Amino acid sequence: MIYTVTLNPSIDYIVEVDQVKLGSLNRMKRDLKLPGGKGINVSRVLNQLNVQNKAIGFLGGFTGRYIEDWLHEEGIASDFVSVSDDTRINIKLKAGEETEINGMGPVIRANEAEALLQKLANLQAGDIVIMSGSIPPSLGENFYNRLIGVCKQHGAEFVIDTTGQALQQALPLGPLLVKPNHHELAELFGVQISSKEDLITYGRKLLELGAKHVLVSMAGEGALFISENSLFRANAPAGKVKNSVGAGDSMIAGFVGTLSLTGDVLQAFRAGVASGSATAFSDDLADRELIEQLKPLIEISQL
Ligand SMILES: Nc1ncnc2c1ncn2[C@@H]1O[C@H](COP(=O)(O)OP(=O)(O)OP(=O)(O)O)[C@@H](O)[C@H]1O
Ligand SMILES: O=P(O)(O)OC[C@@]1(O)O[C@H](CO)[C@@H](O)[C@@H]1O
Repeated sequence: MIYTVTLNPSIDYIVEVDQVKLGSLNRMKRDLKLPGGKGINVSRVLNQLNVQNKAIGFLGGFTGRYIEDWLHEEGIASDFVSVSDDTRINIKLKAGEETEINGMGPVIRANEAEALLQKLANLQAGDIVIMSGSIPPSLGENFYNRLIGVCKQHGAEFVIDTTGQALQQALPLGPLLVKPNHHELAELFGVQISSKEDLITYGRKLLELGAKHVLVSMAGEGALFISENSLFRANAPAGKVKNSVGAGDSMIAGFVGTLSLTGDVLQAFRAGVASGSATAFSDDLADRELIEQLKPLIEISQL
């Protein structure tokens, strides 16, 4: 079974305006409310790929109910801990370019945090736990480590998609996959990355630090796949970009979902890139049909 963990879900409020005039009344051209948070996005794309999974994390208030109902309607199994504060609303402002304003998230109390750890009490060897996104400040930077501890205790694999200290601490614990984008990779090592060679060097460092597989995503430029004996590059197919929010989460879903079904890293890489691009070319997240259409357009070369 694959579990996704979203400690800080959101309603993504996508707002389109022609131009933002600060200090004036602006009227929206179009708006859209979607369930969000990185793990929830992974679950929704896994579901498109017919990969059974369960979404867990914290949800609260009217915003939490909106997300839970949406997942239920899509037939995605979920088992969130109910918290007393409202789940956040993240603003994705489209005015030519995309600007994001993400909330901090609700306060999570100690008993609510314990309840989430309990949700993983029945993990088994062979399960994969995908942990994605920011940690609400009240939980503390170490909370992913506690979840990873539970995974290891039960022999389950884990994938972690976060940044900074939380990612650094997780690497020596052996994640199945990490997927920084090129900016996050540079930030993680406190360096400037100016060439493909730099991306490979720092991507390989993630392996040395403990990751089993590394994807370095490069938006419209595609991605690199690095693991112990492999180094591959994939292009991203051409298309009209509608929304890049969740492209990285879709890539993780495509990769991990396909790896769990086939055990083949190259098929997984292709599905990951196709899923990321299919989301970039859609208003909402990728659907199965577009992912399948894009797969043959992806060229993978060995470096
Ligand atoms: N403009 C684009 N054109 C085609 N494919 C894209 C584009 N942007 C993203 N993708 C696809 O999605 C993958 C992941 O994108 P990206 O590198 O932007 O991840 P990310 O920064 O984690 O995304 P986000 O934080 O927006 O979810 C890319 O490797 C590519 O396959
Ligand atoms: O604030 P975080 O947890 O880092 O990121 C949250 C978020 O920006 O990530 C998803 C896209 O990847 C969105 O659905 C959501 O709004």
